[in-house]
This record gives sequence, C-alpha cells and structure tokens, in this order.
Amino acid sequence: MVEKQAVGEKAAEFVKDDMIVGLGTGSTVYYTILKLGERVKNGLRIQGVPTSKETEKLARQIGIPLVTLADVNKLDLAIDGADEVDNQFALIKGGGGALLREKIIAKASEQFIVVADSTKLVQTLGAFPLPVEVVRFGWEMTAKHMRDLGCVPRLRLLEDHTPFITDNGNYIMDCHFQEIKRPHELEVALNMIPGVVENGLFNHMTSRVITIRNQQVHMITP
Ligand SMILES: O=C[C@H](O)[C@H](O)[C@H](O)COP(=O)(O)O
Repeated sequence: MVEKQAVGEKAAEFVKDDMIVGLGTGSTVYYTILKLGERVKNGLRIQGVPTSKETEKLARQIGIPLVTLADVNKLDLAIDGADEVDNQFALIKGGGGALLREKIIAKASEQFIVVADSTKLVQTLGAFPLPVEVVRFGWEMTAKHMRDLGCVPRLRLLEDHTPFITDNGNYIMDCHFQEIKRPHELEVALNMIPGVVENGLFNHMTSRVITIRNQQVHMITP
C-alpha cells in the first residue's frame, strides 16, 4: 500500500457517527474520503463540509451527505493533507490551491487531523514555495510587498500559461522563501498586505499528524 493511502485511510478511523466532518483537498486525503464513502455505504451517519469544488464533486459521487458552513455552528473534525509539516506542527498548505477554504474549515473544527506521507515532514518550513491567495486587482503591487518580506513570489500558471484561478476567483502566488524561521510572524505579516486574501501557513491548528515511518503508520500529537 502506498504511503498516502495508508495514512489517508487511517484518518478515516477517527470519524464516528453523527460527526460533522471537514473534508480536505489533495491526493492524500483523497484516500480518507474514499474510505468514508465506503463507511457511509455501510451505515456511517456523517455530514461532510468540503474544502474545494474538487472534493465536493468526489464526495457527492461516492454518496457522502454534505452541508455548508451556513448550516452548522462548528465542525467536530477536519481532515486534510499538507505540503510541509515542521516539528512544531506548523504547516504549509495550498499546493492544490485550496488553502483559503481549508483554513476556514480547519478554524471551524474542534479537531484538525493532518495526513502526511514521510516526504512532508521537515525541520524548517520553506523549501516548498508558500502559496498565497491574492485578489486579481493589483496583484503585481501585492507581489512587490510580498517580496519585501524576503521571498521571490511567482504567479501560479496553468500548463497553457494562463493564471491558475482558485475556487474563490483569485490568483495564487507561490512564494519562494527557502527557509521560514518564524512561521507565525510570517503568517500575520503576509495577511497584513492589502490584496492578500490568505496564506498557506497553518500555525497552532494541528491536533494530530498521521504519518508513516519505516512503513509503519505513526500518530504524533502536539
Ligand atoms: O491546496 C491543497 C491542499 O493544501 C493539500 O492538502 C496539500 O497541497 C497536500 O496535498 P497532497 O496530499 O496532494 O500532497
């Protein structure tokens, strides 16, 4: 079994009857969602809140009942992947461009479980370019302010060289910092820039990381 599948499926075990569950986005949590679909077919009663249009489509296809944030006061649990996880449980997310909805849903959840194969665990965040969602208006100016924080920002493009557009109609800047020594300070500083909607640093949100070492699934809690 591949690592992503092993950690993704393990996370599904934390989902119990009557929970409202945030459904993350990406190729790792994909396996969690498939497993939940199977369990729903076998009688599990849950309601999901998807973090992207892609996840919404998948969840509908496999029969997971869905609700929106307007229908609930809080979520019991959200499960999602990450691009990097450091030893303080800070994350970089947004490789798939879903970071804004993911952060809104993680913040609304009592527990936030991260599923991460062994390649995602790092000492210091930053080798993976930090995704930042920005409004289209004036994005070049927004990028200049981001550069002042010490990174090289690149507008995310599709294969046909047109800009990638998020589910919210915005652009993504992939910011090359190399090393992010103070993720919380950077998260706040980026969000102070006019034009920045949200960034992919998730600090103080993780309740548990499910990962894999020497082919064994491990769970780490802060
Ligand atoms: O926008 C995408 C999300 O933040 C993903 O959770 C993240 O990129 C990890 O995705 P994957 O599990 O495909 O590596």
